[in-house]
Amino acid sequence: MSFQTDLFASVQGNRQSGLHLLDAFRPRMGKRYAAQRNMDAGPGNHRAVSRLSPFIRRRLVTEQETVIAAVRAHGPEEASKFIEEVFWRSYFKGWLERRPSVWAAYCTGLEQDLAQSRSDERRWASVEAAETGATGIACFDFWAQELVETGYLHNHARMWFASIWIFTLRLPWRIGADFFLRHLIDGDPAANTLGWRWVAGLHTRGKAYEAKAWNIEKFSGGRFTPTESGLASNVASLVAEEPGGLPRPGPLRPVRTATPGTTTALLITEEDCQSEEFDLSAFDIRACATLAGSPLRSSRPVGRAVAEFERTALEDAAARVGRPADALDAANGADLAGWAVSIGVKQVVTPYIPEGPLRDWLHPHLAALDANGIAFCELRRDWDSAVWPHATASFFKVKDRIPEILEATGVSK
Ligand SMILES: Cc1cc2nc3c(=O)[nH]c(=O)nc-3n(C[C@H](O)[C@H](O)[C@H](O)COP(=O)(O)OP(=O)(O)OC[C@H]3O[C@@H](n4cnc5c(N)ncnc54)[C@H](O)[C@@H]3O)c2cc1C
Repeated sequence: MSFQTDLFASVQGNRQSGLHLLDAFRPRMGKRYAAQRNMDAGPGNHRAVSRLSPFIRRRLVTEQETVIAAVRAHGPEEASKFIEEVFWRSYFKGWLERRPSVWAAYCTGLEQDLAQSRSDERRWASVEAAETGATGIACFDFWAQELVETGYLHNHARMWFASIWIFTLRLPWRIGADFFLRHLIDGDPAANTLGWRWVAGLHTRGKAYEAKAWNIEKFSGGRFTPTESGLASNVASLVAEEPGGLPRPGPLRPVRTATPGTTTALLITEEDCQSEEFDLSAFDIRACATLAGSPLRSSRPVGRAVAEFERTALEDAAARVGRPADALDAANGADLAGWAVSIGVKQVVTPYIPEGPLRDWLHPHLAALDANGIAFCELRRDWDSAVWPHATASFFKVKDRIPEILEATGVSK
């Protein structure tokens, strides 16, 4: 099977490419998106959806400018479905920020699942068959290969795939989530973990997502014709695995404010590739570095396209800041504190680093910076500060506030 025709073949990991995609999709953000977004037309034909996720994930294009484009082109009513989908991302980011223990539990649970599955030959053979597209379930096998080869799956395919992985193949959901995170170019600790939890009935507690044969046939445009008997029916959520229920949402993590006039190093990560959007004029910036981190997504190999997209995104982000940047590599022994000490700065400033592998990697490095009297300061976007306080329960709490958030962030002007 070859996916050479996929549209991603022509997409570069830089802002220009993202803006081009945003512009091209602008006319389709209104009624057409609402009517057609659930259709998965297959690789090379994903034209009913924007495919902006690898850019939005790295903020090469922000949620805010995506929503502005939709509102200006179609108005908030006609573009409401598209705007809501963008808000799902902001909601998931905020939800995980307020419950970091869910990310920590995913990480430890995944290592346990991997150890247990590897120790069971038959179980591990099933995992490998699922990941290589050799289960005999034609649609599922196709999506496994599409994911690995293109780094993208349509949202509906992600839902079907996760449901079949969990309920038909009965494989551990965290290994499936890890498979996605390793290969999705847009792979994101919040959207992915919570997307899988949603399918498993762990997010909307007790309500699992069932992949139905008629639904797959209809929304794949007849490309696949699975039988009902080949897929699990009456799926039961995995809530029994988490008898303690969901943790209560905590307050947002306070960020240390950078001091104007102090010698500063600017750090750019794939968590936000538009540092120039922040007002950096008050800081005495002496040096800049990019910090690559995508191999941290998993203890297993991460797709080459993921690291390549990150590499070009970081280069592009540094170029837009207009400074030469040292290239640090978190997966290859980067010494953040040593770098900051070597250039003699008193603070490191970076756009906010949310929950996920890079934040986990940072912990010991923050202690080392601290020990050297160097402050680590984060810049949080107004968008996040407007959405995250409402990400305490279901999406609907955020959805209800969309008009208010658009007003507060100046989008509706
Ligand atoms: C099991 C599972 C895993 C997922 N893993 C990821 C992931 O790792 N990274 C990721 O960005 N999205 C993830 N999603 C959400 C969604 O599938 C993708 O964001 C979407 O398919 C990206 O394609 P697009 O840009 O063409 O989307 P469009 O339909 O054009 O939507 C526009 C933007 O809205 C956001 N968005 C849309 N749908 C969702 C959603 N359900 N949840 C969160 N944000 C959304 C994305 O930023 C997307 O780029 C996952 C969904 C599921 C069910």
